[in-house]
Amino acid sequence: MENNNAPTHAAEPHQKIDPRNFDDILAVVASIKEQVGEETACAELGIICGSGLGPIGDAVEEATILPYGKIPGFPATHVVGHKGNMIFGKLGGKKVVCLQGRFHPYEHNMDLALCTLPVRVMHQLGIKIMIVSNAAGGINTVLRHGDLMLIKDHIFLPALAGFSPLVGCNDPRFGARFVSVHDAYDKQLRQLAIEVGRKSNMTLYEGVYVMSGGPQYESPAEVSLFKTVGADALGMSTCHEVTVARQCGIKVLGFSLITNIANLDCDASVEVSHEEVLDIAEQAGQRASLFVSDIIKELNI
Ligand SMILES: O=P(O)(O)O[C@H]1O[C@H](CO)[C@@H](O)[C@H]1O
Ligand SMILES: Nc1nc2[nH]cnc2c(=O)[nH]1
Repeated sequence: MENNNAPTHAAEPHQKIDPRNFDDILAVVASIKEQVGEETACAELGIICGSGLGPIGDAVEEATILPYGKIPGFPATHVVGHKGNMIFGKLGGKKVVCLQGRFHPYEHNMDLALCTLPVRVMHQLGIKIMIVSNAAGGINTVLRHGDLMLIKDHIFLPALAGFSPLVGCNDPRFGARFVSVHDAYDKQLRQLAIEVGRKSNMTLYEGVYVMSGGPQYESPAEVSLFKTVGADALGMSTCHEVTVARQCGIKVLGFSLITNIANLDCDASVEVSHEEVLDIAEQAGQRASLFVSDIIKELNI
């Protein structure tokens, strides 16, 4: 009987990879294993670092670093604050694979399947839980610069307009055709994060993250719209990764680092800049990284 889980060849670094093709994903995984070794490549937990949140990746112990340029099918990361490394090692005593740099749909012509290729690859490397982080603008007025918000739900705006990574033919080996995104941000993991936050006296908010397509920041009227529909923080990432993770059964914990306050007043001249985002992320990055390590220590995988 044919074994669909055993590709006969590993992909070459510059080989064309179709992110919608399951066998191509297995070839990418085979290439990674060939480069870092089978034992190193196996991980129980995946982490995606948001803008300026690379320190989470720097904290990985016994690290083996594979630059994205050596991974077949991985495009380059163009956004400042996203280094472009896949890091294998240990964090909080668990075997992790950490993506220091993510793919934003606005960088890749809204090719969401391409932008979620790393999630499918991490699934094949064995991860059961994924921690996603992002830099976000605060909409809820309780949020301040540098606050951490646990994501309890999301509004995946591009997907509501047809830009979902799951659009197109679905190979059942990826998971269900129609994916449930109820409880997408795992309730038990959120509870654990809240307990860890409490022990370390960290103020942790819980709220709804909205993903816009970007790359432009939002107008005050758009911020008002998002506020009206119940969003607490906004950004241009994460929801596509979480959707694909849920399709393949990975549990998700997500948090937003509030790097700026979204402006609702069209008469106020408040400019958001990526420099501000990176600046605040840098200031809070070490704290976020410690928090993630503390959560990981407590995980029961
Ligand atoms: O979501 P991350 O990757 O943290 O990046 C956020 O920061 C960038 C804008 O400053 C956008 O890419 C937005 O999504
Ligand atoms: N869309 C969006 N993304 C961000 N990333 C960090 N801050 C923001 C913001 O205000 N809006």
